[in-house]
Amino acid sequence: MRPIQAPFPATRFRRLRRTPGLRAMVRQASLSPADFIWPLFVRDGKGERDAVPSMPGVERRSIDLIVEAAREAHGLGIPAVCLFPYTDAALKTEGCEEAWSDGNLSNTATRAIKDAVPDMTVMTDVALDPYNANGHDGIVRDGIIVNDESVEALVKMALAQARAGADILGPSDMMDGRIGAIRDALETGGHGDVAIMSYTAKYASAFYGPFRDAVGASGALKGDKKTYQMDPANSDEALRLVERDLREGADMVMVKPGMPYLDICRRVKDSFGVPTFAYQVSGEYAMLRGAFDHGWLDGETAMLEALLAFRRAGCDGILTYFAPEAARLLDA
Ligand SMILES: NCc1[nH]cc(CCC(=O)O)c1CC(=O)O
Repeated sequence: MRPIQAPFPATRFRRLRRTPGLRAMVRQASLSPADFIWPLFVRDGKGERDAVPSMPGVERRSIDLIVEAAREAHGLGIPAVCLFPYTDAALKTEGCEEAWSDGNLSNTATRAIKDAVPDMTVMTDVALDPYNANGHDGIVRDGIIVNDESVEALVKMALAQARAGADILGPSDMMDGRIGAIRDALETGGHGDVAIMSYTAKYASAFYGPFRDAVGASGALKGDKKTYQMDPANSDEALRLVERDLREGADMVMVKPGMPYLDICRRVKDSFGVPTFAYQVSGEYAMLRGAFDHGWLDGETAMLEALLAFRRAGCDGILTYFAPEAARLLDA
């Protein structure tokens, strides 16, 4: 579509920028707390919170405080939280068995939130890294991250999360075939209503560094994740992955990281028109927060501008550590 334009001075773009009212009338993208999913880090204990040094303002919380956070999010109009467990090193094994324990941190937190704040949508992470002695998202055999055996483990993990009451499962592991396998198991296991938001276009990114600190995976990780996460140079491959995941039964797709990959968000939305999300990841948070805290950027405006950009790029929602802060600003 090419709008028809009279030559200057008949056309003056500044006419519609002159007042807040005129600007509001022609504004295309919008941002609201309903667009946010708030990622939360869960730790053990009671009344415990500790800071994540590389993500100032972000904390790991024990389950009682996770419930408080979910209540706060609900009050702010944030529809969903996404849980990531900080697992005790003693529970990490090469077989990753803790991942499908009904009583693991993530599943216990899911039950606690659904009990206390039933309207809060709970999303969980399906990947083995928090439970893996090797720090990888899949099972490692002789130095290789083995695909099909990992998928079997991920299916067990997904079923345990569904039993705990998760509304949305987020497979973030990037193994091939996991969406179809999880979808089949959910259907046959009586969990046909559980949604899947696939981490579809997940890139092998340096921007996940602070997250790995937050979940205690940095020390454990041997090597990198380039044999399963995408090459940051690729774009067409993202579209092939979206098509694959949709055919396997994903309800929503995600692009990750966010801000350096807005071109991918736009291509995905334009090509498929499905619910499309972006993850503004830990490194993006750290980068922006660092600049805010130094006074190098105006935090309030830059935060909302960065989040609005996802909506302009076609995203239906954003996973963001800024969720409660941004929701408060939008409410003000
Ligand atoms: N399955 C791991 C997982 N799930 C979400 C993130 C990153 C989130 C962030 O950086 O905020 C990662 C890190 C990784 O792939 O190493």
